[in-house]
This record gives sequence, C-alpha cells and structure tokens, in this order.
Amino acid sequence: MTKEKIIRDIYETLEDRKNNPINSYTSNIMKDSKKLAEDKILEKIGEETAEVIIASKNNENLVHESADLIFHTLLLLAYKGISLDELLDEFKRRHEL
Ligand SMILES: N=c1c2ncn([C@@H]3O[C@H](COP(=O)(O)OP(=O)(O)OP(=O)(O)O)[C@@H](O)[C@H]3O)c2ncn1[C@@H]1O[C@H](COP(=O)(O)O)[C@@H](O)[C@H]1O
Repeated sequence: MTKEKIIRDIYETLEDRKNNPINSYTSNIMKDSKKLAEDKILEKIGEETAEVIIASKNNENLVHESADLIFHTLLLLAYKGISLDELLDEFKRRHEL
C-alpha cells in the first residue's frame, strides 16, 4: 500500500464497514440507530478536536491526535454517504482558484 493511496483505501474500508457490517469499531458505530450513530461520531470529533488543541499546545502527540481527528471526520463523511471524490474535488477547486 503506497502512502498516496492510504486515505482512499481507508475510505473504501469505511464504506464497506457501513454497507457490509462486521463486528468492528467503525461498523458498530455506524450500525446504531441513525441519530445515535451520527451523535456518537460527532461526539468523537468534538473529543478529538480538543485533543488536537491540547497536543499542539503541549507539543506532544500532535501527529497521533491529528490522525484521530482526520479519521473520525472521514468516518462522518462516509457515514453520511458523501464520496471521497466530493471532498477531494472541494480541495482541488480551492487549490485551483
Ligand atoms: N484509522 C483508524 C482509527 N483511528 C482510530 N481508531 C479507533 O478509534 C477509537 C477511538 O479512538 P480514541 O482516540 O478515543 O482511542 P483512545 O485509545 O481511547 O484515545 P487516544 O488516547 O489513543 O487518543 C479507538 O478504538 C481506535 O482504535 C480507528 N479505527 C479504525 N481506523 C481505520 O478504519 C478501518 C476500519 O476499522 P475497523 O472498523 O476497526 O475495522 C481500519 O482498517 C483503519 O484503517
């Protein structure tokens, strides 16, 4: 797995965990009732955001905490049925301005 492909591969795994649930962290969150699943993911994003702020201020674990935040943001997008291309297109559009 090349580094360039890793986000797409993780995203495909998240979409698969949603569509073909197994007993795993991401499947179990997304299997909850619609409202609860979204709330749980949003709660994680809130926690991870706070952890990124603390990590940055303390100059400690910033990469680890950033990965957690980005991962849970990707989980939210996958859960909401948004394709990775939609996100990448948004970044591309801004970069080309
Ligand atoms: N990248 C991740 C990933 N990052 C974090 N987590 C999980 O998110 C959960 C909550 O994270 P926390 O930060 O709260 O964990 P914590 O250890 O309490 O807190 P920290 O102090 O470590 O920040 C933990 O159970 C982590 O294992 C992840 N779980 C899954 N993935 C990816 O998602 C794919 C599907 O995962 P599964 O559903 O487990 O198959 C995997 O193949 C991975 O690529």
